Amino acid sequence: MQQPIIFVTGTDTDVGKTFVSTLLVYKWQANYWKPVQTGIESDDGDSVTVSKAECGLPWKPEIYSPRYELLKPLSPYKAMDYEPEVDIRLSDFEIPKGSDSSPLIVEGAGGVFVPLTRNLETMTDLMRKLAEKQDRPFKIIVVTRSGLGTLNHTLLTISHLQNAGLREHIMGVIVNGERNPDNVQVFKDYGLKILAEVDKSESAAAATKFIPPLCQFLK
Ligand SMILES: C[C@@H]1NC(=O)N[C@@H]1CCCCCC(=O)O
Repeated sequence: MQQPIIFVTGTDTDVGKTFVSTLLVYKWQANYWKPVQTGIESDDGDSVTVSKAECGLPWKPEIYSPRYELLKPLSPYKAMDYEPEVDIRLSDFEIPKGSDSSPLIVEGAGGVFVPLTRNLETMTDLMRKLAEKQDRPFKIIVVTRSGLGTLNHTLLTISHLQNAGLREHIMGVIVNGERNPDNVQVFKDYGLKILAEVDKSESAAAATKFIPPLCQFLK
């Protein structure tokens, strides 16, 4: 079977995409790629965070370097104002060569409508571009917060992905934070698939237990 590409997006920045990506890397014995990283003047970046994680699980992921790294902790579109020599284009992004022997976790920057290129293409356009070019299965996971405010953010995000032609690629939602069964029930009422509920305060090794095996989703 071809190894899938799983794009991890979220309802916002700081909802736990990197935490969830780390869990998926270890749970599914996957490699990791962050195509665009911003904010490296003040932060090591998510690739370093994932590479430093030790889940106590026998897996050593390959961490592929970002295609673009920008200094300012802003959307890629706005961060380019401070580095005029950088010109992000959708055509610059290629799935890393040699990454096809394992699943690949691809982590976005911010949420689905984050502006990426000078002509206002967004993270969703990047997902669509990567999905179109693949012969590998391409799946999208939306990381959401568990608490108040998440219904609006999550339903908007899913609706946007569906309207952008990515409906068939949406694998489901991973809910991060203190358990909130009422919100999870509302997601289900709207037909969303809940892949896992994890809590950012748990250790990564413990939290991987809540995530089912990948094969369950790829039948
Ligand atoms: C600084 C962080 N670095 C990164 O790679 N993602 C964050 C940036 C998210 C941009 C969110 C823009 C917005 O939605 O307002």
